[in-house]
Amino acid sequence: MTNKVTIAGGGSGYTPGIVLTILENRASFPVDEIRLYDIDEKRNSDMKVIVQYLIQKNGYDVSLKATLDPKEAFENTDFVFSQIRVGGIKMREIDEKVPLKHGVVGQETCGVGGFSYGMRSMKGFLEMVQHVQDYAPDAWILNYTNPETLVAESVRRQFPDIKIINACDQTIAIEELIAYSFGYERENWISSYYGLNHFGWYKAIYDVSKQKDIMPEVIDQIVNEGFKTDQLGESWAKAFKLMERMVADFPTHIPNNYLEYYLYPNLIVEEADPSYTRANEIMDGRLKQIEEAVEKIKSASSMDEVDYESNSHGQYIVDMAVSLLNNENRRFMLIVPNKGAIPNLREDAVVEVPCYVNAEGAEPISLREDIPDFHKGLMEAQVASEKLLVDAFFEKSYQKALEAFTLNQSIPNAVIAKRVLDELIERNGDFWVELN
Ligand SMILES: NC(=O)c1ccc[n+]([C@@H]2O[C@H](COP(=O)([O-])OP(=O)(O)OC[C@H]3O[C@@H](n4cnc5c(N)ncnc54)[C@H](O)[C@@H]3O)[C@@H](O)[C@H]2O)c1
Ligand SMILES: O=P(O)(O)OC[C@H]1O[C@H](O[C@H]2[C@H](O)[C@@H](O)[C@@H](O)O[C@@H]2CO)[C@H](O)[C@@H](O)[C@@H]1O
Ligand SMILES: [Mn+2]
Repeated sequence: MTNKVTIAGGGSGYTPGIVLTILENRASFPVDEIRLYDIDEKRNSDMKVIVQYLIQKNGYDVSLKATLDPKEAFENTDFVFSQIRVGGIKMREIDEKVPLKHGVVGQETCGVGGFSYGMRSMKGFLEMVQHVQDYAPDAWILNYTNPETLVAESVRRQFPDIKIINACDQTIAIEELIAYSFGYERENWISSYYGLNHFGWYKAIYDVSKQKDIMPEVIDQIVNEGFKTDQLGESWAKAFKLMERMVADFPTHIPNNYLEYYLYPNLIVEEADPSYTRANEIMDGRLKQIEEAVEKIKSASSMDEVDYESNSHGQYIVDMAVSLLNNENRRFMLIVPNKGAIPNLREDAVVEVPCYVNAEGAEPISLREDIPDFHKGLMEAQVASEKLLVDAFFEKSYQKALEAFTLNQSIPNAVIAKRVLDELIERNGDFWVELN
């Protein structure tokens, strides 16, 4: 049986890598139709040019469509791979720069920049899920759209029965960096990890070939040798440098690098350039690359420089689809309702833990014991502040939004919370629900 895949956020620079990965895996994941769905005509048609070129160049037999029409995009589709960025890069710039202006962390998924993005994302994502409900109620949504916890929590409340798996490949990126830095084979690992999205810790990394937990020796190497960051861009190299410090300060576990926004907000703010943030790097990098590739293809010049490849970001989501289709129970780190998976954390938290993926969806693997108070305390405050923001969204409540902002651990006090919230309300306009 062949499948139809709709990529929501078709214009994203991640699309070529995902499409190539799908097509390289066609023996285990047969796909006869790929549809690119977007709300931005230029982004979507530009991406169609690139993807069509890659399909032809590799001689793949698959039909490709790009559309802004939800019916055309979703009707009878089997899988929706979602990667939308509501408000686009221009609004990401605001998420990053407004908090920095007030002296606090400005980041797209963490802190109140993540909340600003989250308020937009919940609105756009729920509209997209409604389209799937209307036109392809049996389709599986495999979601990468950020901020993942907020998006997952809002879907859980509005569409409790929709077939969705929420995934982030940051743990893959961390593991690949560890393996590359210290000479391990990641394929041999069974990792134990718990937390919230972009807010968690490795508990163990069991290496099957060595028959032991290698986490203690990995911690030792991170602290004493440091990561090999030569293959990373400058800002990711910087993030992993700070992660080394985090491991040295708290050497019992390996943290997700994103925790640095909550543990070292002052260092992040001191180092940031409030007039040139990650959004500007993306505009000058990934987004330019798309325009240049389209230009080259259209003018049939320098085609070898149209440089897109399959990658682990695509592989992660394709492997999930295969495990769903064949009921394989493969193991993935996923974002799911807690329901006891972390025993001493509230049941209704949305957590990130290892799960089996089978025909029914994600089945969380429960921890055998409680998590330590340090992690539990940090997580409880984060869960409460994220829940309050989702409450603010559904109840259109300014008060709940202010509480969410005040409780966020990157914010020092209620005065700053209110200042940043008020400016973000103004700058987001209709991208947010109106708060009363
Ligand atoms: N979870 C992860 O590990 C992970 C990894 C990478 C990217 N992401 C997420 O993937 C998404 C895409 O990232 P990007 O940097 O490529 O963004 P991008 O802005 O370059 O591309 C996103 C695309 O989504 C489109 N879009 C916006 N709103 C839409 C809507 N309502 N319906 C359909 N399409 C819409 C835009 O027009 C754009 O073409 C973001 O949410 C990002 O945070 C997640
Ligand atoms: O700043 P960006 O837009 O380049 O990246 C933001 C995303 O960063 C993480 O994703 C990594 C991913 O983990 C890695 O495998 C590879 O695909 O690169 C991505 C970064 O470009 C993060 O997990 C995502 O949630 C962010 O959207
Ligand atoms: Mn992520």
